[in-house]
Amino acid sequence: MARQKLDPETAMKALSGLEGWKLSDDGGSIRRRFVFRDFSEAFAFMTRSALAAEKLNHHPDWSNVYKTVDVTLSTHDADGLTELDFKLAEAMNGFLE
Ligand SMILES: C[C@H](O)[C@H](O)[C@H]1CNC2=NC(N)=NC(=O)C2=N1
Repeated sequence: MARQKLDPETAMKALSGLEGWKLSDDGGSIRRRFVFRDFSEAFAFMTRSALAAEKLNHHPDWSNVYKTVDVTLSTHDADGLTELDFKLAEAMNGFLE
């Protein structure tokens, strides 16, 4: 099931195919910093990501300062990483044109 916690080995395998994302120190989430040309591009990325998040019913923890967007993904319901985190991370990577 998509919302089932992944074992560490499976999570590491999924992570290795995912450009730019790192495992958090406690292994319970993945994160990536996205830096754009300006605020407008950063916010366009956030808008696309928000729509993808709604479709997946899976939502990022994120912050934005000017042209930088810091994203952390984890599945709160599972208290760790699930397939959904990797799906959303893939979708976000895909918005980098
Ligand atoms: C009720 C609703 O489906 C859940 O609360 C969803 C919504 N979005 C979510 N997003 C994330 N990142 N983790 C969750 O556990 C989660 N749960």
